[in-house]
Amino acid sequence: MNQSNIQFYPSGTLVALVGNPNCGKTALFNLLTGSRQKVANYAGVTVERKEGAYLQPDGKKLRILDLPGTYSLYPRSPDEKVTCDVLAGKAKGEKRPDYVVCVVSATNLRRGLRLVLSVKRMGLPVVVALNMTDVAQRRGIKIDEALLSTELGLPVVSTVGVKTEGVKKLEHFLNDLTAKHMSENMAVNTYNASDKTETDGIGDHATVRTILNNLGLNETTPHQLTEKLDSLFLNPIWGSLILATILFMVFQAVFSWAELPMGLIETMTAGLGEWVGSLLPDGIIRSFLVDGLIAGLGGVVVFLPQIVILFFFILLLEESGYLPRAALLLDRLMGSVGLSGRSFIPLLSSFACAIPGIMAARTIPNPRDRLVTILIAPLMTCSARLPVYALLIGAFIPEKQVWGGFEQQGIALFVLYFAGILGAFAVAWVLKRFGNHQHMRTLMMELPDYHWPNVRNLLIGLWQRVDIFMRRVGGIILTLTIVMWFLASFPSAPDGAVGAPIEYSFAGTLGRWLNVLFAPIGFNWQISIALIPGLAAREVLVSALATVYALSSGDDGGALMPIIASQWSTATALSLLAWFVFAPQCLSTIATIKRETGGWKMALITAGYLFALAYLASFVTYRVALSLGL
Ligand SMILES: Nc1nc2c(ncn2[C@@H]2O[C@H](COP(=O)(O)OP(=O)(O)OP(=O)(O)O)[C@@H](O)[C@H]2O)c(=O)[nH]1
Ligand SMILES: [Mg+2]
Repeated sequence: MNQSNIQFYPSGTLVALVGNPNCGKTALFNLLTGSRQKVANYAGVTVERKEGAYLQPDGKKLRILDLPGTYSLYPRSPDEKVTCDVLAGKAKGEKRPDYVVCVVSATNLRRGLRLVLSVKRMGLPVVVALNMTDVAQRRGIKIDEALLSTELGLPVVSTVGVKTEGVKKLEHFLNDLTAKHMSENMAVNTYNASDKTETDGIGDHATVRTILNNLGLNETTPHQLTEKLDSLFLNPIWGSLILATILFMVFQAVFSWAELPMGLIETMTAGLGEWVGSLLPDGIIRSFLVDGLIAGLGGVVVFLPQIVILFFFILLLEESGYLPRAALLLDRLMGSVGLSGRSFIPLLSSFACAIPGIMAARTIPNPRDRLVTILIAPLMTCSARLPVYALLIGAFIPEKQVWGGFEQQGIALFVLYFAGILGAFAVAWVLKRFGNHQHMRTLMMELPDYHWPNVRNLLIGLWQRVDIFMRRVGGIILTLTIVMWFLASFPSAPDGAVGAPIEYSFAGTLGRWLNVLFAPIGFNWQISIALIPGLAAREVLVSALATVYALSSGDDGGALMPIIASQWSTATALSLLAWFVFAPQCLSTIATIKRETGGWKMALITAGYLFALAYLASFVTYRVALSLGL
């Protein structure tokens, strides 16, 4: 029997934003819909479709889709395919757009117009949003909108994606999307993918040249500042030195700038613990609030300033347009281990969190490169590791300036980040040996013009990181802290017990069992038990340790750092650091790998090899540290 597929779509007029990478689609999308999607100055930021709503003055809603950027309608990577599928009406669960806003950068009309012509040929009603007109104006590029509109046979509106009033004209246009517009254009809406031919592209080339000629724009005007800066930043020697210096300074700042706000949060947490403790009589509720919630959550929140500082720098680098340059500089190095510069941005995104990093691997056209990038992305030091690293560094690496003013703790953090990168490169190198992949690919990557970071975008980006972090604190970390407190408090100690009550609890018993596995790498039972909830999210290790030690010591809201500094050996701390460089202590990452690779196989392989590496690294670190008498 023949079964036809019935698909249900959300109702309402659907408007899709389409354009080359980095032309400002998401910036416009955010302005139109009030969303806060990620905007950054490099190609391939958006990798999946995102929906928002635009409210017309009469109260009707338009569904707006933000899509990954694409250079043509012949997709070369999974992210471009998303856009092409939506335009062709082949996307799962989504109808074909009713309207397309084709976003074109006024600073690169030549490339943008080719895509406009292809989209127009699909028979979809198109309006051209001529974006970045502010930049074009500053560079003396004048575009006659009316003439461009006549030449293309399409409406053209100018926009500025970084100013609130920059979408006024586009809004007017969207407010005016009357039945007239729709019916007129829908008549030719009979696109079939097989209609496309490569020869259209060649014809478009000539058409675009004619249009540019008619507009008086046949000369390209390179951005002089960009050219000057690139001669420095892309220089193999100076460029590499600058890159290393930038990265090094970032880690220095993460420690030195964060000291004051961290101290404040610590004092506040301790004060809150004492205050709540003094209000309540000794007992279960007091223990839950003080040793469970305040100690556990406070232990994690204290690292917020460091996360904010790290992201401040990452966002600066993203917004300025420097990132693809770093990718280009490192292309050769990455090539030597079988990766291409294309993997750089997905890997760099993994410094925030492996999940967006793994998703950003969709921009990599070669399936093998994409898979290797996904497999090693969890080795990049995500921000969830920062609380663990900072706790252990703070407790075991003395604050001291070495080598003419460098802060020793900053260097330690740099080394840990570097260890992750080195691990990732080593794994990529081993995978290269396995594969039959020997040919070199040249890196084709768009280098955007440099621009000053937009303060609003920067603040939005920072706020989002704070929001994500606090949601984790209030969500998964809170839940697991409560579970941990429960496990560490019950059953209570029997009468006449000699040790601390926690030793008789579920956590104590379980910790001792697990310790059989972890003792060879120097972990005590407290660490062993904290690693279990820490599997869900890395920061939970810190809150879990804070709860376990708060319950053991009987102090009200005492800081965790001095406790572990006095109770653990340096060898144990170093071993735990090595564990966290490798261990996949994050269920969401494993789930994302499953989704992005289409099955459990790669997810389980990743988890397996990372745990094995973690155990090995910790074992070696612990033994070497012991032999050095640490
Ligand atoms: N000066 C100026 N900058 C803009 C304008 N529109 C966007 N930008 C900047 O251009 C960069 C790219 O913007 P995005 O919105 O991320 O571009 P996109 O088209 O969504 O890029 P992909 O998702 O990678 O395809 C960001 O740094 C924006 O701040 C504009 O009209 N003027
Ligand atoms: Mg985008």
